[in-house]
Amino acid sequence: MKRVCIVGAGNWGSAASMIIARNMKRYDHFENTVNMWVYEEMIDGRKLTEIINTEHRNVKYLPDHELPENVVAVPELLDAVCDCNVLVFVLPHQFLHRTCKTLKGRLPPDTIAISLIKGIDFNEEGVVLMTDMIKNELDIDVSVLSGANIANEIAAGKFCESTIGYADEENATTFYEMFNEKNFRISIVNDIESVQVFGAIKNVIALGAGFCDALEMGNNTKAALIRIGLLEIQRFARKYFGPINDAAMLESCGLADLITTCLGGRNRRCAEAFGRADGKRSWEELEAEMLNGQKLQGTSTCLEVMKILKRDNAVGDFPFMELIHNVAYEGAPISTIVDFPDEHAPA
Ligand SMILES: NC(=O)C1=CN([C@@H]2O[C@H](COP(=O)(O)OP(=O)(O)OC[C@H]3O[C@@H](n4cnc5c(N)ncnc54)[C@H](O)[C@@H]3O)[C@@H](O)[C@H]2O)C=CC1
Ligand SMILES: O=C(CO)COP(=O)(O)O
Repeated sequence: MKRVCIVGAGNWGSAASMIIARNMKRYDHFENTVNMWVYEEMIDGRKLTEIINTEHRNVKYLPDHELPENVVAVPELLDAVCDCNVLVFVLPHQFLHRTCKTLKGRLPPDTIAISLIKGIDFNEEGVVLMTDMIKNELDIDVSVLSGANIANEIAAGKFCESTIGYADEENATTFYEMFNEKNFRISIVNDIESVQVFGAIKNVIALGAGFCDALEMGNNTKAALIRIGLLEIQRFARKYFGPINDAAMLESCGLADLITTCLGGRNRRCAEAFGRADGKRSWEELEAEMLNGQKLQGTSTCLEVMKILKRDNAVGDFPFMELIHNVAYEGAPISTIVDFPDEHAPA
C-alpha cells in the first residue's frame, strides 16, 4: 500500500494536494488520507494547520479553493512523513536542504519521491538539481514534475499539462496515477535533468519579461525575449548536462512553462514592479508586499546562475541572462534589458 505525504503547503503545494487527494480515491493501492506538512504559522491567532483541518482551506496560500477532506495538515515534519512511503517535495527551493537534513535516516527503505520544486543550486562541483539534493541526503529514487502550471489556475480546474521526468519507470507510473487528471494532463519523459533545468532557469527569464512589461515594450519585444530566453535555457542545459533531450523542450516543462511564467507568473509580476520603481525598491520589499508570504524563485536563481557562469568564464554566452542580472542586481537602467551586444546577435 502506498501512503503519500506532501512536503510543503504553499500555493502550489496546496493546489497539488487537491489533485493528489482526488486521485487517491480512484486507486486501491493508495491510502485515502494524504498528509501535508505545513510550516506552521499563526493566522489571526489560530494555527494554520488547525484552520486547514477544520475549514479545509489554506487561507494564506490558496484562499479561494476548498481542499479535499482527505488532506490532513501536520505541523511536525517527522510526524507528517511517518508511515508514508511516497513523498512529494513542493517547497521554495531555498528550504529544501534543511528539510532533507531533518528527514535523513528517518524514512522507510521503500520510500520514493517526486520534486515539484523549480529551483537550482550550485556547489564547487557545479550545478545541483533539486533531485540530486534529495537523493544525496536521503538515498531514495526521485522523479520530477514540472510544467506550465500556475497553481491558482490549476486549483480552479482549468485545463493544462505537465511533464514528469523520471529515472525509474515503475515509479513514474505511480506518479502518473497520482497526478494525471482530465484537466491536468501528464506526459512522461526519461530525463530528469532537462525537465528541472527548464523549470528553474525560466524563472530568471521571467524577470526579463517583467522588465519588458515595466517599459511597456509590447508583444513583439516580449516574444523576442521569450525566444532568446528559450535558446539560453537550452544552451545552459547543454553546457551543464551534455546532450539534452530537445524533444522535452516542446513538452509542458519547456516552452509552455516559459510562456506562462513570462505572461502570468509571480517572478514576472514582481519584476514589473521592480522596473516601475526604477530599481529603487528592493526585491525583498516587493516580495513581502506583493506575495503575502509566497516566495520568488527567480531572483536567487539569477544570482546563482551568474555565479557559476562567472566561475566558468561563460557569461558572454548568455547575454540575456547577463542583462537581466545587471538590471536586477547591478543597478543597470531598466532600459538596458534589450541592449544585446552585436557580436552576440541571438542565434
Ligand atoms: N505557485 C505556483 O504557481 C508554482 C510554484 N512552483 C514551484 O513550487 C515550489 C513551491 O512553491 P509554492 O508552493 O508556490 O510556495 P509559496 O511561495 O506559495 O509558499 C511559500 C511556502 O514556504 C513555506 N515556508 C516559509 N518559511 C519556511 C521554512 N523556513 N521552511 C520551510 N517552509 C517554509 C511557507 O509556509 C509556504 O508554504 C517553488 O519551487 C515554485 O517555483 C511550481 C509550479 C507552480
Ligand atoms: O512555475 C510557475 C508556473 O509554471 C509559476 O511561476 P512563478 O513562480 O513566477 O509564479
